[in-house]
Amino acid sequence: MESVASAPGKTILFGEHAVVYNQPAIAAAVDKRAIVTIKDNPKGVTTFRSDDLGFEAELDTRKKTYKLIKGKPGIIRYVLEILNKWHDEHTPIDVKLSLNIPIGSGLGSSAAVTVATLAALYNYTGFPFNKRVLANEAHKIEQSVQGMASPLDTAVSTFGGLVYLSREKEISKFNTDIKSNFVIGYTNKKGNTGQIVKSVKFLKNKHPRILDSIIKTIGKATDEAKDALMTDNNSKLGELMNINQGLLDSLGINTYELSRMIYTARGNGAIGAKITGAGGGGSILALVPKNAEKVFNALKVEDNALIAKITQKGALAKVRE
Ligand SMILES: Nc1ncnc2c1ncn2[C@@H]1O[C@H](COP(=O)(O)OP(=O)(O)OP(=O)(O)O)[C@@H](O)[C@H]1O
Ligand SMILES: C[C@@](O)(CCO)CC(=O)[O-]
Ligand SMILES: [Mg+2]
Repeated sequence: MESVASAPGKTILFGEHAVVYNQPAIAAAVDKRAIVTIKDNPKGVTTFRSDDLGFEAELDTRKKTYKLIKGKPGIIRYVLEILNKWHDEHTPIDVKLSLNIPIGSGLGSSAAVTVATLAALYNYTGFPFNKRVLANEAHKIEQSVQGMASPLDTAVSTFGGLVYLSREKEISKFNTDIKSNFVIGYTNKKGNTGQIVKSVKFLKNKHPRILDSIIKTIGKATDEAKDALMTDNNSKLGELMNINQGLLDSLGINTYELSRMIYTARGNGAIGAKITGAGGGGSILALVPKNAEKVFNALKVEDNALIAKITQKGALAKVRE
């Protein structure tokens, strides 16, 4: 039997980092996906392989250890955590990952891999689930691997579309008719989300009163941004993105490369540009009312870029007998 599932990456429009401290956030699923295929392994070993990442390993799911055959470890921790918790170690399987989301660039590759792997495994084992169960469980897996994680990345990857996460951690989808394009710029210098989230916590412990108010202000900008999106108010949305960027910078997660991309985007017609995701490397998001190609091409001179389309397609799974 073969089970295939896929899930999209995401871009955070507003509220990254603040969301870890119960502030709201807005994120959108983008049309880049993780696709996971699970099938029986007749040779009696469980394997994880990704040709896109040049990765291959044999797994001992019970002991949560693996033997690396080729590639860089990292993302395998999410797969191991899932198999260790949800898979019967006596049924050897092959897990294959195909990924067209840039990894470690703030585009939610870890959440997409987690959601797609869980959905593929649930279908493979016949476990009954719905999207709420999938999003909750994927969040728990990210938390146990990373130490700290908000439910945002896994929720967007599961449900798709444009998502608002409230202070009470309720997820709701909403629509916008905003005509601008979103352009993402990303560096080759990758950040590690878990480590960056911890660095913000460290700074917050050192300067609690200052950081608490910055985090609350990010929450206010997020609420206003939701109104701007729902009323298709381009210029307000751009201004709020720039304000959010200033606040993110003060959390210590900005880098030279991210700043360079932000000013390149603004200098070529973006009306708003900010870090998206954890920062410390990774990516920026720019709001471009017209001529998105100009910003895209300017970013590509020194970094990587893509024009992001918001996708309504969240996690998809099917099982072939
Ligand atoms: N070439 C690679 N092969 C396998 N794993 C990798 C590779 N490059 C990075 N990783 C791992 O992939 C994971 C990426 O997760 P991380 O949450 O840091 O980034 P992301 O999900 O892409 O972005 P974000 O969470 O900020 O949206 C990390 O565990 C990292 O160690
Ligand atoms: C930095 C952060 O807010 C977003 C990472 O994409 C962490 C999280 O929400 O898990
Ligand atoms: Mg991640």
